[in-house]
Amino acid sequence: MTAIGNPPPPPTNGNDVVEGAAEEILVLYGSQTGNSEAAAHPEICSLLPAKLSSSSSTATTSRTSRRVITSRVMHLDDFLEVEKARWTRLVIIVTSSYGVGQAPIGARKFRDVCDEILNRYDDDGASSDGNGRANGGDCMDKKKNNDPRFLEGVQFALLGLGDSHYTTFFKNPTTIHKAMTLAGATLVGDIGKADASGTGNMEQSKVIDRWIENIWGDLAKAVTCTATSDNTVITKSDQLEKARIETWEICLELFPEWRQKSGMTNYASMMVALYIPLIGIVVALFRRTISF
Ligand SMILES: Cc1cc2nc3c(=O)[nH]c(=O)nc-3n(C[C@H](O)[C@H](O)[C@H](O)COP(=O)(O)O)c2cc1C
Repeated sequence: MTAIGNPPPPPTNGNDVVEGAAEEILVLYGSQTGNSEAAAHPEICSLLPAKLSSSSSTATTSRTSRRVITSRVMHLDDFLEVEKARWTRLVIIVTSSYGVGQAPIGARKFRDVCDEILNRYDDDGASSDGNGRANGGDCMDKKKNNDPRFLEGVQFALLGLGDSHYTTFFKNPTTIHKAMTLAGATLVGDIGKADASGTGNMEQSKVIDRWIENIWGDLAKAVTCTATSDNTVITKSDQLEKARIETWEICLELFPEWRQKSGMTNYASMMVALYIPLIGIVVALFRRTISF
């Protein structure tokens, strides 16, 4: 079984991006009725590689440097599952609110983590607890285990959807924003606020389209500001790994069943590590026997 603080190793994907190698940026979403999903994919995800990849030459060295960006879309909850997620230094989050300011499908666990961050570190007191989870108390003593700024090095852009007819208008994106920045992540660009009750120029689909149109400049800056001229990304694989591990620790406290899952994963990889060489030896012996 995996101990707290010892999550399974990340899927390999350079956070230390090597020159000329493609860098992946994740588009993460939660959506109840499909609006956020449609914005995340195909809209943002399909435009992203063309908008953020670049090629430029320097006159002095006549050297061409290329930045190759790829994109992948997934639920916010899948991002938390270490076996599935590759942590990238920049993520784009698209999510609505549902129920009474709660998270929609695919974002509920992520919201639980955000609520927990607010429970632990927000001086204004306990979080909104949009998903009905018990607040405060029991986790306070775990506060010291985590660096409160454990998401430093993570950058995120946020497009939120909601409906101003609800008293809990925009509560889920607001909570996500508050928790992530509190934990040290950096917001890129402005938060999109797409209101289903918006009219005229503020109609939800128009606000979404405008946000998408306007965010590329900020995303490009976020991508370039941590890259050197030869496209070696300065961020900080150890920073991202720390963010991943500390988030994983919170997940294990909130979702104890995940311990089992990671235990299974470790068990499975142990079996593979054991059996593959064994099979190799048997095959080699078999071949030798035949050749005699
Ligand atoms: C049952 C229900 C509950 C909702 N609750 C909220 C809410 O608490 N706060 C809010 O801002 N919007 C709320 N909305 C509005 C949705 O967030 C909005 O319709 C959004 O466009 C849905 O996006 P999605 O399809 O990606 O989930 C609610 C909508 C429904 C149908």
